[in-house]
Amino acid sequence: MGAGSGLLVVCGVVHAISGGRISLLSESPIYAVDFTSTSFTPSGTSVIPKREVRTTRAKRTPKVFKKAMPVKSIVEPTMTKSEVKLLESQIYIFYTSLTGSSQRVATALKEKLEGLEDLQNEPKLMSLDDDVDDLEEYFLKTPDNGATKNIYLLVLPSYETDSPIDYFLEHLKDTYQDFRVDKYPMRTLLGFAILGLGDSESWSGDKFCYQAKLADRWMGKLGGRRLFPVGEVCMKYEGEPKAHEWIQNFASLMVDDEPFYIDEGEDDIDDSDKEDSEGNSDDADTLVDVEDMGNIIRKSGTKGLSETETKEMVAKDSPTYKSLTKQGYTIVGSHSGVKICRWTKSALRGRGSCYKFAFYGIKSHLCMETTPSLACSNKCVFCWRHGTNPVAKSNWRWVLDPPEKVMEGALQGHYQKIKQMRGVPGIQMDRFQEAFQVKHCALSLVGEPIFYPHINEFVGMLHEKHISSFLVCNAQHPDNLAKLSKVTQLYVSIDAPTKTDLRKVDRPLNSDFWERLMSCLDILRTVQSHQRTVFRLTLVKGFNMNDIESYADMVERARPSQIEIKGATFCGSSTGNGNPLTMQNIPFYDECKEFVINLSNELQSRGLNYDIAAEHAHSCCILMADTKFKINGKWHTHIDYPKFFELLESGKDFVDLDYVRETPDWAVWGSDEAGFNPEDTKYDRKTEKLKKKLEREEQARKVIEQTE
Ligand SMILES: Cc1cc2nc3c(=O)[nH]c(=O)nc-3n(C[C@H](O)[C@H](O)[C@H](O)COP(=O)(O)O)c2cc1C
Ligand code: SF4
Repeated sequence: MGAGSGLLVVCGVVHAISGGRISLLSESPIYAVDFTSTSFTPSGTSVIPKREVRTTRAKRTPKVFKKAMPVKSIVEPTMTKSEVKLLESQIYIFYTSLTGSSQRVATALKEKLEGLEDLQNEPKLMSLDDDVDDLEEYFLKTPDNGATKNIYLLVLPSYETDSPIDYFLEHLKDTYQDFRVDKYPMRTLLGFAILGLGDSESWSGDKFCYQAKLADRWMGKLGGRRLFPVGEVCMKYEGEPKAHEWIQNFASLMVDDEPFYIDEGEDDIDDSDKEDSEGNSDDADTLVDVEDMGNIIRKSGTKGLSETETKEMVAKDSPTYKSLTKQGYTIVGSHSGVKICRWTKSALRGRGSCYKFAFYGIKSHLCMETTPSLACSNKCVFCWRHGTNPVAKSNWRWVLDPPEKVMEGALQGHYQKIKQMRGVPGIQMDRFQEAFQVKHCALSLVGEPIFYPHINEFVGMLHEKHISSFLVCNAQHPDNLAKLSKVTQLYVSIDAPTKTDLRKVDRPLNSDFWERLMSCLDILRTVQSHQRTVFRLTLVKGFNMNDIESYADMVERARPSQIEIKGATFCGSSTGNGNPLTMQNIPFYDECKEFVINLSNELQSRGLNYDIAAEHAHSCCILMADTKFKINGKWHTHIDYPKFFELLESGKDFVDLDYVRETPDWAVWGSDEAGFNPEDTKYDRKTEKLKKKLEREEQARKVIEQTE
């Protein structure tokens, strides 16, 4: 590689201590890190200093900076030579892709490198969305391959709209700013390089490939040694040949072991974490808090990248929007969604409601399924959208819609979909008319409703309209859970019995996911014990159907009012949507029954009063309940909705048992109907088809007879 392509000289902001406060001067790097010291050199490389540069760490200084100081570096670049041959490394090629081009280019990169004669280890191709369960495993720690050093190559598209890349960039930034962890974890790599894909016509200037450029900078700030300049390829005009050019050049570098220059200091993309300060200013007007430094530097026009712009969670032109609307979702505002479920359609045709009718008395044609937050903090294996859905650990980082807008949009979207059903054969007129008065709201769908900062106001608005609220949360946001106001029924998803299994099933973004789940269990038992609480278990064969005892431990800890156990449903396999499940992972009803019987026995053997209350075989769903719901020998798992609103409006405290109704016989566990309401007609597709065929044949016979 020629010196030209390896020389990356970037301006560094510099500071010095003067009169007890810090001011920006051109003497030393602002990151008080010596980029020439061997302690900051990727292990396995040696540095050849070009000239003497300051080697001591800056003293802790006042937390204020002089505004409008020059942003320029006097620090010379440094030569570095790898003692380990690049070809002896383990290469990881990471990519993230919404429409497939980054995946194709990353695959081509892998193939090219595999073809290098002396390459010792096969490169590993990894999707950041599907193969990297925990970013910390690779971007806080790095894989330990013994004496073999790692090289990271990243193929990254840019998306102005919300996408998983935001989350990745946020992770790099958080790592850099987290004082509890190593600030330079990427120094353990032999090096890194980034290839950006974008569209320079629609996103010109600073916007073009902006996320690849940001990733390149963060990797550098995290101590990474840049092996090659960031690639910026316009897929619209230059397309894959241009990407292959970068790949070809990079491959040439791999075989060439010339020393090359590295930066003395990465340039500043966010300086909010600069050295803390002590002491006071005597000139408050000209001083600025360290928190504002990032903005000042951005305003000073060095970058103009939109890293900190607040985005819409699901913008109209985003692939997620297209994907969701294609699946029948109506996107409300920019972060909420509504969809009419198949049971609502079924109930409109008199063909039976979902299991919630059997267990709690909810008629499906009166139910609206919605979520005020399509984003989530998990990437569950049984969720079809984890490749493209917006994700965030715990903070709301998008444009926020007011609850009135979400409510109006959700109802409008729901009624519009109901209206569209009017031409469907078999719609029952009375149910069709009733359906325009929603009585129940299932806050589940996809995403995490509790994430929405105005969730309490939203639930309050539902109750004002006498719409019941069933809220499902993923047990990852204990703070939000503790603050949640009264809902009709509060669900917590329990997707696995142990920490290891939960990591496999939910693929959570928060590394303290288990502690979060445990806190949520404690909250159910304490702050939220006044609610009617439900554990929801989704059984996935091969993932979470063992270890009954650990499930029982959780029940013992949280003491939910009820436990709903449902077999997972199959919603596509890995090629289309990044979902690793196959039909083999979907349990049969008998397997679910066996699981429930075992759990019930385990709880009873511990003296915990739970028993199996109801079932809905059609949905592969079974309900266990605290035996306090068995009043005078009869299960009372149904809800008295008018009573719920009456109690709510009285302003008095009340608990789960205060608004119950008897469960109908046909829904009780072991009944002949197994949860199917005898008033509904069972629809048997085969019989119906046969009936229609016979009718057609009869008509044809009559016509023939008449014409003869
Ligand atoms: C909604 C949307 C937003 C985009 N935003 C940007 C952008 O800000 N900058 C850019 O250079 N390219 C942008 N692009 C172009 C993509 O980065 C480009 O098409 C890329 O090849 C997509 O990679 P993928 O197929 O791996 O997802 C955008 C494309 C779409 C559909
Ligand atoms: S909690 Fe729900 S929306 Fe989120 S990933 Fe899991 S299944 Fe999908």
